[in-house]
Amino acid sequence: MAAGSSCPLYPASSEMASRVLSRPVTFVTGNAKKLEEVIAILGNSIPFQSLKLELPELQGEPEEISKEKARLAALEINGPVLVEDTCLCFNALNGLPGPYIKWFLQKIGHEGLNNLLMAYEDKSAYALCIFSLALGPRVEPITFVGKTQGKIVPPRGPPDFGWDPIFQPEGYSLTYAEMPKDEKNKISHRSKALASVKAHFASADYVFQTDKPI
Ligand SMILES: O=P(O)(O)OP(=O)(O)OP(=O)(O)OC[C@H]1O[C@@H](n2cnc3c(O)ncnc32)[C@H](O)[C@@H]1O
Ligand SMILES: [Mg+2]
Repeated sequence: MAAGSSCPLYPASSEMASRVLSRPVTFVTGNAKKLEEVIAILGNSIPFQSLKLELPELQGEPEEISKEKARLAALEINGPVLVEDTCLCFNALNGLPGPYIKWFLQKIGHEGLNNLLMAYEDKSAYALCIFSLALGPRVEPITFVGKTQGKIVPPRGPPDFGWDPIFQPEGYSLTYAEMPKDEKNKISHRSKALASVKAHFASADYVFQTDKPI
């Protein structure tokens, strides 16, 4: 197959069990903080590179939003991609803001998000991370989900990353923002989803042609 053409290359025969990918998986995100965490959690368990790109996002159910991001990214890259979409879901609001948390956070901030729950006793929430892996532009993405239960609290800790200051995971007295990074990365929605991504790569036996950068 010519350089730059689409992947994956499927096994040529039954003896050849590995699936050869035209290059390492590209993790596509416009969010530098997500990338930092993905790098810290994955280490060198999976050969991957990253690309900073803001992808348009569908409205709808979280899994479909994530899959559609992967389809668009795979078209853009013309190769194997990994993307993720993160939701913050309030139980009192039947899961909203969910995938729309980015816009809620931008418009009303941490205080506004707390105020949304003012009328409710139930402050419980969960953080949801859905990774989608598309092996190429014409391959249906596979999803990997991670969920961490917690509650919404008035902001505490450095406001470095999104809604970290207002999310206190279950069983902890610190918010995500107050925790040391490696502590968050042990229990986070993102690390749980990435554990499934790693398990998939461990069992899928992919072979990467590492000599073709984006
Ligand atoms: O390019 P992509 O990967 O889509 O990056 P994004 O910043 O647009 O991210 P999402 O569409 O997934 O929107 C999720 C929102 O939640 C924020 N966020 C994501 N993961 C988070 C985490 O672990 N802790 C706090 N905030 C987080 C993020 O900054 C966004 O405002
Ligand atoms: Mg986004």
